[in-house]
Amino acid sequence: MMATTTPTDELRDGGSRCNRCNRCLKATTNNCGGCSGAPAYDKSPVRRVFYCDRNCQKADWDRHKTECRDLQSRKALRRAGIVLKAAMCQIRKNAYPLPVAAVRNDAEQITLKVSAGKGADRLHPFPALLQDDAGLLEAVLLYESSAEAMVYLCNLVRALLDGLYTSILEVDVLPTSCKLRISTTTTTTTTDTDTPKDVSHYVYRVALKNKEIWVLDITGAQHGYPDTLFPWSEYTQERCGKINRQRSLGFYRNQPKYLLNEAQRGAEGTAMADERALAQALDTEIPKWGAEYGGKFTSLLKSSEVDFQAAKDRFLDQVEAHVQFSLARISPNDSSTAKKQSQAVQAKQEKTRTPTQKSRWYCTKAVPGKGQAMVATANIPRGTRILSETPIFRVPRDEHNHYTLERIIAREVERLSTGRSERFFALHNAHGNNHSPALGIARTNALPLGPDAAEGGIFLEASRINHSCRQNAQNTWNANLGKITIHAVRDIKEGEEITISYLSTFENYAVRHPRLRDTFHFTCACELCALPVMLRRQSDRRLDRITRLDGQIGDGVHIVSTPLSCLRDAHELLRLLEEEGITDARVARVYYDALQIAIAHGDQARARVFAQRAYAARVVVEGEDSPNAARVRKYAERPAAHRLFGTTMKWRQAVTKIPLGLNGDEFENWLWKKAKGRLSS
Ligand SMILES: C[S@@+](CC[C@H](N)C(=O)[O-])C[C@H]1O[C@@H](n2cnc3c(N)ncnc32)[C@H](O)[C@@H]1O
Repeated sequence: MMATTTPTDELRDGGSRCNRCNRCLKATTNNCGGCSGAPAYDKSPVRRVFYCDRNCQKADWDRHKTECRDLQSRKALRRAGIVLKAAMCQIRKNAYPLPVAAVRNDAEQITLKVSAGKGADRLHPFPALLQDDAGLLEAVLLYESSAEAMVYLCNLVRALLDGLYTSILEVDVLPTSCKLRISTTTTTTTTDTDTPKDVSHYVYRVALKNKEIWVLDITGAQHGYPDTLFPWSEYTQERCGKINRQRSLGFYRNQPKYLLNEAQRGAEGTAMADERALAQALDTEIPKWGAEYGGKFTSLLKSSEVDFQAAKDRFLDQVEAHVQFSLARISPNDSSTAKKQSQAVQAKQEKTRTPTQKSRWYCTKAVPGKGQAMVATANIPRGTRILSETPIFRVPRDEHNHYTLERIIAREVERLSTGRSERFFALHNAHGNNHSPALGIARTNALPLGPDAAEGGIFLEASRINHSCRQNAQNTWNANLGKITIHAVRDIKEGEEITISYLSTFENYAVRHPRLRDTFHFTCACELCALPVMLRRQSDRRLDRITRLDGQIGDGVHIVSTPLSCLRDAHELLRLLEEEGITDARVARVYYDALQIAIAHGDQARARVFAQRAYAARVVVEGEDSPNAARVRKYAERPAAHRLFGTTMKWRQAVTKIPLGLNGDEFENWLWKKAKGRLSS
């Protein structure tokens, strides 16, 4: 039943002469892989470029390259459309806004039978219907989804097309030519509501750097147009009656209606809240997906057809898994949600109960031998922001004169409200009668406001977190928020104590134990300190090696003179951190070190991958809004912006050289310059 369009791309010019020597009549098997498959822009067929051999192809490059790059941009845009449509179908397959019970198919009129009432305001998995008709399934999945696509996809569009466009607008059009009609009817009524509505349809208007203007119509399959890419002039002449509005990219995601909370939105509220939560959940994954593909999405879009297909399939699997996982967390009590589709997701859901708005991830209670402690009230997944808090006041860290410090703290305490003052004086004082109570409490509880900050902060909540040498959470000062943030660095079980590390270095038992006793006045009996002697010695050896390697890769001279050995150190360091079960900001730091090694020697390809991994690791322990994450993200986008770029050009390599189509081990071998188990240059 589905109408199909005639592909306008890949039209041959009938000949297969060499683009360079033209007269050559040899069998021409080498076509230009870069531009083959690019769609036509102005209805004239795209000339396919062939060569007799590599020599001719090389010799012709100067002449062909401008045309080739333009065609490659078109091809990337077309592939982006394919990926976006498939991603939207994956989302809809798991999060359909209607509880569809059956589908009636009458030639070009499709009717969705929808169960009335129950669960109508929630997102639903699409039932196992239409499995034998992929085209129709796609059309139905995309039914009335064009506005939703603007909400879900805007940041993915931005990431996929990064570097290709000069502008992208979200355009609201009135479609005139539909080859297919879809309507709904409820299972309790007898008459179909089969009059198609004249509704707005949302598409992207993309201006490429080569000045061509295109339309990406991600959801046109619902009208019988499965292709997603059209020249703008053709689309506006042939497919739409009116252009209602043109907005900047992200407009519909950020429109006020969408930002209203559930109660303010009324009846539609629940589904929209789910939609918003899902869109946000997808957003957080985009950089991680980018990192997994070893580079920018645009290089994926320009890869060979085989690599593109493989990478696309992998990407769509990730999208689906993440949608299912996110939905299971967003609407855990809804029996019709996607969590039913996946046992694994369900298991994860059970482990990761999200606290209700009013409750928190933690409570404070007494723990034997440690005084008060912060304890998880739910299973907390790694990467969760457990707490963010503003200090009640700040104290200087480098003021050693007790009298001056006493005066500063007394002044701050005087300014506190009665309630805060009471809570401040209820905090632990590990200094007994050595100081005034206020100074003793301040010295016991101050947390650093940055790694080298001159000030510490006193917090009424975060100051209750005890120390562990194998901590499960990380404290970070977020200068953007003016708050301390506490993130889970591994999955924390309900009832488990939430801990941070009070030490800035990670020494062996013999060093850290007296330091904790002398500075913080307690004898640590954490899981690491309590290990049996043999295991503790093993851990100590690893920690010693970690400390040594950390010093080595931080040495600028070493980075410049022996980069390969530095890269080897970084790789070994990551392995040791993993073996030690260390999952905090040190992982992000090692990736950042690796980025510096690569970029100092002009290798932008590896630098980008390392920056993306450093970013992903930072986001887990500090959140996307952390200044550190933003800084690393900048280098992931443009590695050459790093101040060390080109200290030497020994490893010169463009960002486009990130290899595609390698399996996991092969990619790691490339990344760490490893050949057959050894590192090579
Ligand atoms: C910032 S306070 C932490 C909260 C404190 N437990 C309370 O009751 O308010 C630091 C003090 O907590 C105690 N503490 C922290 N971590 C500990 C641990 N691993 N073992 C024993 N006591 C610990 C020590 O007395 C330390 O001086």
